[in-house]
Amino acid sequence: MAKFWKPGTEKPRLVEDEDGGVLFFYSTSSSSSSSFGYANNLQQQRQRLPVFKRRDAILFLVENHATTIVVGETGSGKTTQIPQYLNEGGWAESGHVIGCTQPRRLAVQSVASRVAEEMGVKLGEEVGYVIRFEDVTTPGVTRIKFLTDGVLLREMMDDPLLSKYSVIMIDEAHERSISTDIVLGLLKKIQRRRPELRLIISSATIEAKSIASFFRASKKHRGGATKELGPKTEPAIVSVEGRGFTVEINYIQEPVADYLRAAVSTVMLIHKQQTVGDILVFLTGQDDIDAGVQLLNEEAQSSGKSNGELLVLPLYSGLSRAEQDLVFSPTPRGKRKIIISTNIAETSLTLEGIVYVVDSGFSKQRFYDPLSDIENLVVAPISKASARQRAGRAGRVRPGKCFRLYTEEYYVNEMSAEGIPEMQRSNLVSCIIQLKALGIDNILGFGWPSSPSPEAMIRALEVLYSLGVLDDDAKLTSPTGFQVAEIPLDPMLSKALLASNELGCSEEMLTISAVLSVQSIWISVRGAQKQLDEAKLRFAAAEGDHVTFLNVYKGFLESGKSSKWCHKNFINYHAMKKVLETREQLKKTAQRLGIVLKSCDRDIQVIRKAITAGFFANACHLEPYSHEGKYKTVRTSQDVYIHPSSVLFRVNPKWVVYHSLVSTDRRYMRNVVTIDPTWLVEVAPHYYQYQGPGSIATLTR
Ligand SMILES: Nc1ncnc2c1ncn2[C@@H]1O[C@H](COP(=O)(O)OP(=O)(O)OP(=O)(O)O)[C@@H](O)[C@H]1O
Repeated sequence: MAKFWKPGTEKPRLVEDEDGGVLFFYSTSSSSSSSFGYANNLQQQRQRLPVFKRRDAILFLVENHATTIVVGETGSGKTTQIPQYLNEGGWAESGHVIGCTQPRRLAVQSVASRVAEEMGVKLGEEVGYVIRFEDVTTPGVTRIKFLTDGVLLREMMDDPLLSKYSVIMIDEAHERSISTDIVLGLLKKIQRRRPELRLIISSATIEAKSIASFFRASKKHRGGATKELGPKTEPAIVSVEGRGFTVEINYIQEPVADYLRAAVSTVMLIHKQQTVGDILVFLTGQDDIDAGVQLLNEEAQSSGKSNGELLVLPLYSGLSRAEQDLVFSPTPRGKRKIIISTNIAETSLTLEGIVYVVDSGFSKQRFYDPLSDIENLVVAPISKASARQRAGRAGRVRPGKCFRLYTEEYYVNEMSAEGIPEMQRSNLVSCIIQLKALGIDNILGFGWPSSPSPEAMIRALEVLYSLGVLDDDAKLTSPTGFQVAEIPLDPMLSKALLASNELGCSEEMLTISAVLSVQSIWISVRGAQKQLDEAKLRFAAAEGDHVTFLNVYKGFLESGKSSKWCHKNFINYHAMKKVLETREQLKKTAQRLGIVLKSCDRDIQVIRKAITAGFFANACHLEPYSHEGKYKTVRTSQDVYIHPSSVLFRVNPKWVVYHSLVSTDRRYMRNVVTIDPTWLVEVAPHYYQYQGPGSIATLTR
């Protein structure tokens, strides 16, 4: 019989695994430094949050300093309260707006709803939000606006000084997403021109000193705001002590080999042994979350008692809006909700019923190598900052418990304190195009919070130049460069979409773009690879994956968008609904740019040509006499292979272009389409040269 040990005691707790293995957990002292008890109504709740004690100090510092850095524990009330204090302090008078950014769309929506509820106003009026393609604000009425940092960047294109904002709060800055870093760099520039603009940078764990030194005005600019009139340029730092309710932290005693199985066993044990309360499980990506949902449902079914008691829900960005909303809806009576999530739920979210958090210790992270031009999404260990945020999802409306599937020794001695900024491990093509669109010409000299590598920058400039997005002076070309910057897709895909307009296949290219924007439309079920391969064959097109996607999309529409049809064909229903949403959004942008919606009636050749117009730099040819399907990239002569997930795996056509490369035991091309090599010279004469039958070379490299 499994036992749990009381918090604070030294003895390990035994947790039995269904397979007969055992997991040992023991708890350390809780992560709480104070807990604040229950409150009856919203206003009482607000006043009991730790940040309330600092209300006047924050308002004073914001009044007197250009930049204020707020450091505080998760759940102390930074996100929901500070914008309200600013509103109460008069910062939204005379038509000004208080802005608050979040790295993720889901957080923007949920925090905005909560603040509207606390203020007793209708969402979209005094309190509103904007995420990509969705504006829920009323101009002239909205005083507090939540938005993603990506949207703030886009707003800068129309209003470079962000003149309608009196204060901008950059929340969760410790996440160091690319957009957050660009926004920080640009806001620092804007402050020099608008000394009256106030910035608040808030985070649970940010190294306040390093961000303060970033915002400290350089000597050259110190005179920007006069002593008598302007705020102090020296950033202020304020610390909010205390957090919400107690969260007891439990560590596993021995490292686990399979975090997915360990997570499932832990959930089942919490369900058997712990009192009521929903469970939030952090895994890494769509594939292992889907596998986790399946395993849990199977476990629940086989253990008669819990059958029907568990409501298992996935949460990742590839889900449609309605499916994401399900996780926020109240848990039905007699049920326990289990939410299995990526780090989308790591920051800013309050999921009311959550009492238990299970943290796998991993997340999917981007790693880019500019030399091979490979950007991999790798399952990698999280940082302490992330671990604390994850634990902080419990203990928000009542005391909670966090079960970490790694040892305390590992947490203390090996886990890194902060993650590497996304800027330093990503392909920079999209980032640079955005800066260019904002008129930042000297990319290399831009004041970055952490500089990206020169190799990555040079590679990105090369790509944009070859796509015709930048001219010889590295300025955006007109109209192509400006149009590509407008389309919220990878620039190669945007270029393919523009080309499809000329080739008369924009409808098909919109579908392909939407499918490529979700992680995967196929369901990967452990142990069912053969069935998945057979299902793929039903849609497989000899021309490659992109054309296969069109077949799947057509089948999905013909089935009446049926979930049963998806299930039967190993297609991820959630992903297909997301494809529909994304396609609709892209269609609006395309129409705004004057792209005529036209179908080529499945003239596959023009579709492949349009893809080639965007992805010509990713052309490869099969090595003659290669028995193992070895290809060479035309640009760099690297050895690459078709990924086993591609419908062209083992088909090995002579010439292909790929969408992306991944590197595991070999370099694999994902999402591959066959081409005629003469198209390369046709669509990119500045890049390729015809050297006789079947021989094409790059001109510049
Ligand atoms: N939707 C909600 N439902 C119920 N309570 C909520 C909700 N949103 C916030 N709260 C309450 O307000 C508290 C503070 O939330 P807030 O998001 O402002 O904290 P924070 O300091 O920004 O934390 P984090 O950095 O973890 O997001 C929560 O711990 C919870 O008690």
